[in-house]
Amino acid sequence: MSKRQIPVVVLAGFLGSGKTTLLNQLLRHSGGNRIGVVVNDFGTIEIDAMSVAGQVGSTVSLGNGCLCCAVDGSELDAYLEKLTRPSVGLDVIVIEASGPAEPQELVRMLLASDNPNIVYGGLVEVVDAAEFDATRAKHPEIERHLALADLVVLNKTDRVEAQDLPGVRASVDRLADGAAVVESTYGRIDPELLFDGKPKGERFGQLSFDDLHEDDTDEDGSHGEGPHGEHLHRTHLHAAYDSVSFATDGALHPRRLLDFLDERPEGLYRIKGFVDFGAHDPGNRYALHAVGRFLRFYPEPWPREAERGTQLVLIGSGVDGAALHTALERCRDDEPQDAGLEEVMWGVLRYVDEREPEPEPEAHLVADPEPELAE
Ligand SMILES: Nc1nc2c(ncn2[C@@H]2O[C@H](COP(=O)(O)OP(=O)(O)OP(=O)(O)O)[C@@H](O)[C@H]2O)c(=O)[nH]1
Repeated sequence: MSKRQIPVVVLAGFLGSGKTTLLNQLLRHSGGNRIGVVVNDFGTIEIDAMSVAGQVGSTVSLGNGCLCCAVDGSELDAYLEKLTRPSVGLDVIVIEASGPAEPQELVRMLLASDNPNIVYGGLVEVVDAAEFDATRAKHPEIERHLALADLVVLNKTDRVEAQDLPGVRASVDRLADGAAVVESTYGRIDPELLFDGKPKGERFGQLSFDDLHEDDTDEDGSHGEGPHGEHLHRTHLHAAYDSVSFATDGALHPRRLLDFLDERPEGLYRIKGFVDFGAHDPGNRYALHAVGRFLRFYPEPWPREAERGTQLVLIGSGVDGAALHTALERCRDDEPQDAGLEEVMWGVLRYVDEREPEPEPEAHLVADPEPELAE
């Protein structure tokens, strides 16, 4: 499942809010990830497409105006089909929506897509902090966009007087309705909010414990220089988010975990990892992928070499790590009383994607010398 599913992030925001700046920033700090970009060319944005193309191998440029108006679901699917071919080797795809585009259309298309290789990676709404009141007066639909967003990037905070920023932040927080809000200048957010850093050592599925360990090290102010120059972004961007890791060699109780997830706190943006439901499903582990309001479990047979247990990483902004830890501790299920009761798993199964994963293609079938991605 999840190893081959590529998160698709929708990047939205009104004209000039800083989407392209943020995208370029992500590309510069990709941590070895290959990022595919679907750029929605609109007027001057031809330049954006070129600057993006200069840094990444796989750019699909849609040179026909508003993406969600001009591209229907099947066309978007066709682009995503190309971008998700194993021969392209992408780790994450970002769709930059043009200013006037309605982001919910794009999100709807992604969620409805039957491409088994993608998973919804969240709606990121970039907001120009300096222009927020003016934009809201002129385009009240920004309120709807904020209510839908999974992550709000309150950008251009350098252009707001220090005493005015808390007021803008409070309005955005209120409209974001529980979504994580991070402040930035020039789109400098930690890429870890959107996608995993490339593992540098031992892996547990999607997780790298080296990465987790590095985060812990950063907490006490020391920074190691990694092979991809993470030193820079960790030093400057670390404060933008909190990450909490939870690991136990025991199982979690399905209902307790579901209650925790249903009530997950505001600002908790991503959850990733694997859950062991013990006697409730001894044969499978459950990969968990949550981004913003989106939540999925992906059961898969325990790999033979994998140790039983639960490993989760939670990433958010302004979250209380200790409280999250305590809440997850309470989900432990060391002596199950209700093992074998089918209905205990029903809550979890509601979030299982029913799509059949495609069989791993044979190597010789996917060799595609000319993926025809660039224009
Ligand atoms: N002062 C300041 N300027 C910024 C910041 N972020 C971006 N800008 C500038 O704002 C302008 C617009 O940024 P873009 O990244 O092109 O914005 P966009 O949302 O992609 O704009 P469209 O493509 O027109 O929708 C550029 O001149 C950026 O350099 C910031 O945090 N502070």
